[in-house]
Amino acid sequence: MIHSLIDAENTLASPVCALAGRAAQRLALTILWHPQPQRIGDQFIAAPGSGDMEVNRFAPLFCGPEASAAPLGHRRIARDSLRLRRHRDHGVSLLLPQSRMRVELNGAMLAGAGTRCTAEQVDTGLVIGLGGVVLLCVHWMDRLPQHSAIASVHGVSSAAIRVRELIRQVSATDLPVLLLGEAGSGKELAAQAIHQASARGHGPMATVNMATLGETQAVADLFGAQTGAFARAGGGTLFLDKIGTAPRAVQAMLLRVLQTGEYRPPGARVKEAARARLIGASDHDLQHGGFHQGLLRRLEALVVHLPPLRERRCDIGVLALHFMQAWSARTGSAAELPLAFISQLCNYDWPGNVRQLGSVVQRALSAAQAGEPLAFDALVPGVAAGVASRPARVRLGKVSGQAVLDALEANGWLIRNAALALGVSRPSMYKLIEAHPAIRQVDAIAPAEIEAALAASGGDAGRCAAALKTPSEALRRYLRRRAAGKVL
Ligand SMILES: Nc1ncnc2c1ncn2[C@@H]1O[C@H](COP(=O)(O)OP(=O)(O)OP(=O)(O)O)[C@@H](O)[C@H]1O
Repeated sequence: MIHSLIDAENTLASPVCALAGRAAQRLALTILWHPQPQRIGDQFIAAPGSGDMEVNRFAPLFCGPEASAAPLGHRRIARDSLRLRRHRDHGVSLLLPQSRMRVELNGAMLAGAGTRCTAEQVDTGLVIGLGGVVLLCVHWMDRLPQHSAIASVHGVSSAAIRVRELIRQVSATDLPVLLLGEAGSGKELAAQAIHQASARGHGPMATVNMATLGETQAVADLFGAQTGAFARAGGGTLFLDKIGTAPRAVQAMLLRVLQTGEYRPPGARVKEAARARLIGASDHDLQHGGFHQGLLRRLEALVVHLPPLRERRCDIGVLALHFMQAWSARTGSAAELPLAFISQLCNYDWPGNVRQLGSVVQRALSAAQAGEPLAFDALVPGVAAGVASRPARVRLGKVSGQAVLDALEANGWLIRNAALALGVSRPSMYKLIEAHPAIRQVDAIAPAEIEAALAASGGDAGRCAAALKTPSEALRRYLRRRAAGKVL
């Protein structure tokens, strides 16, 4: 249970309860979506060395921030279990329950006995739909949930826990901070959280977007006597967004300010004390591309990385709920979105990160309120063009013949599940199969050989397909035709 896993004793001396190494990573289940919104974000984290994870209506117990523990509970979740089996190579098999409960993996329905996902697929977070009512994310946790005072930064992933912990640590110091992360990943939010949690939190925070400023304008905006950002920030915090795009001369001036603690406003004879704490943010690496390395060394005394949303898919549910609640509070209307749409949110790769998720959720709610149909492709520019949707499409040339065979073997020779495991579309999977010399088309196998293989497999079509090295779906169609007397 999670109660004992919460790292309440966290101190600066033991900065974060990080679990060491891949082998120590714990397999976790996070509730991405549930008919009871208060359950969204609840987690079950497997104990080290535990066996199969069994997911059914009554187990496991998922815990929330209040440490309340409850199973999924919904009557449309089967009583028999979906089993998650962790392999030595850190891949995970999904073994389907006997019941007819609908199980989806990354937005596509699973059939047959189940599927096996590679370690890389689990790294990106598996999205599992159960019974058309609940969405779960299967992912790794390399640190344990902690109570945190940094409430504005939402998220239940290891990455979110780490970011909150780093914010807490850096807010206790006065050193410059560098925030790194893709556009929309939460750098400005983190800067605000650092400011608020620091001893300067009651003072002002001034923000300057360096991307829009030429040299003269940047000097005036930063160092102007009354209205410059250093003057406005006073003893508070100065946040320099897109610092990597600051003109080179301005970068040198900023370094001097950090070295001397003072600056000279343009046209002034006396210098002013620079009392503000500096936080810089960049969406690209500052090691290359001509950024002033002296300034970089000063800034990177403390670095906080904001990971892209697609690398912490288990946060999508709590973030979507956060944006829905904000919309509801603003408009006074109830915020509701269908599960199929939420599933699309959870499976998308979000190149614009949390900001893009927020605006898509708001657009969807407005469309739903106006009675318009909810078309994900229309709401998310780029999806229609095939950008960044899951399952991640792999270039066919990159899939080896052995990988095709392995995927079919691991997935009971079901084309649908093997395609999912490989991250290719079904039409692409057909092409790969056609081109594979060792995979046989059922119509090209002699009926007597099929009969013999079927008898040897005890009538089990899946085992028969594996023995014949032919896709299971085609063999089943053949057997149905045979039963109807349509095969000579
Ligand atoms: N963890 C989070 N919890 C809640 N809201 C978040 C979180 N991360 C980002 N947001 C929200 O997403 C939006 C974008 O975040 P923010 O402006 O901080 O991103 P950014 O990295 O500074 O973007 P850019 O590089 O484009 O300036 C904001 O509305 C912010 O409040």
